[in-house]
Amino acid sequence: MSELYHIGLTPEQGAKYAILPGDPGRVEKIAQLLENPQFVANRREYKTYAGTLAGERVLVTSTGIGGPSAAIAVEELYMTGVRNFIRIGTCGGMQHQVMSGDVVVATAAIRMEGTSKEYVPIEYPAVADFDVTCALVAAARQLNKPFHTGVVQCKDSFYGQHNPGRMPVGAELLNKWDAWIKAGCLASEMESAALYTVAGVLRARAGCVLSVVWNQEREKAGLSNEPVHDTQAAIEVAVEAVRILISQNK
Ligand SMILES: O=P(O)(O)O[C@H]1O[C@H](CO)[C@@H](O)[C@H]1O
Ligand SMILES: O=c1cc[nH]c(=O)[nH]1
Repeated sequence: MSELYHIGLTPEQGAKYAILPGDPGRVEKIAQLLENPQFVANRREYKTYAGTLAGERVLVTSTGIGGPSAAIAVEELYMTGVRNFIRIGTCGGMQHQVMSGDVVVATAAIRMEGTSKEYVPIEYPAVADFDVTCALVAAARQLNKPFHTGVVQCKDSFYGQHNPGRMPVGAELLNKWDAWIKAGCLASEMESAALYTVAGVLRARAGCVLSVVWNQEREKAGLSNEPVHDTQAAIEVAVEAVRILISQNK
């Protein structure tokens, strides 16, 4: 059968579960936690391995950076039969208590990006699946990883987050950033809003676990802020959550 246009997979994958890192360099690390991991495809930003967990086939596919490529990954993986999506990504903390190296389970995402707006009007929220979120929380507790649950912010410009003053629309970016923080938003990243929106429209289930790299709000306040690039804790939470969902036969 012919391959799906972007991700390069044939449609008969037979996997209901997919773990989605943004970075293709994270795929092998995740696949190592599966039984019998095998390379499947590598096209554009989409690298895929497959393995099994508790007898169930699981795919690991990188989505690249941003909503457009994440949405394509979800659409094409859905065409192969995937119905459960867990993103494992990195993020920047926004509240002082969200420290480098912590894990964030994103219960919902602010849709300050473009992709989800081409699916549903902006009034509709981007919300994680309840069962997938419960599995992520149970996994983080079981593995004893420090974690936070709450809303994250999605945007399309990484440098608009880190250097808003340089942008012609900097005043608007700064005003909104301030509002997100006052409302309690935990962290900023780039794919969960598109993931939740596309999965919701397809009636599939999605959740997201993030590893905090740094926190620019702590930096601004003169608090400690050593970057942590190791994503292993969040990876383990994602894999354990899939195992939990499989054991629930969902
Ligand atoms: O580490 P990943 O999964 O790529 O996630 C985060 O890192 C990238 C930006 O550096 C964006 O994709 C953002 O969402
Ligand atoms: O600060 C950060 C870190 C990771 N990803 C983002 O989008 N922002």
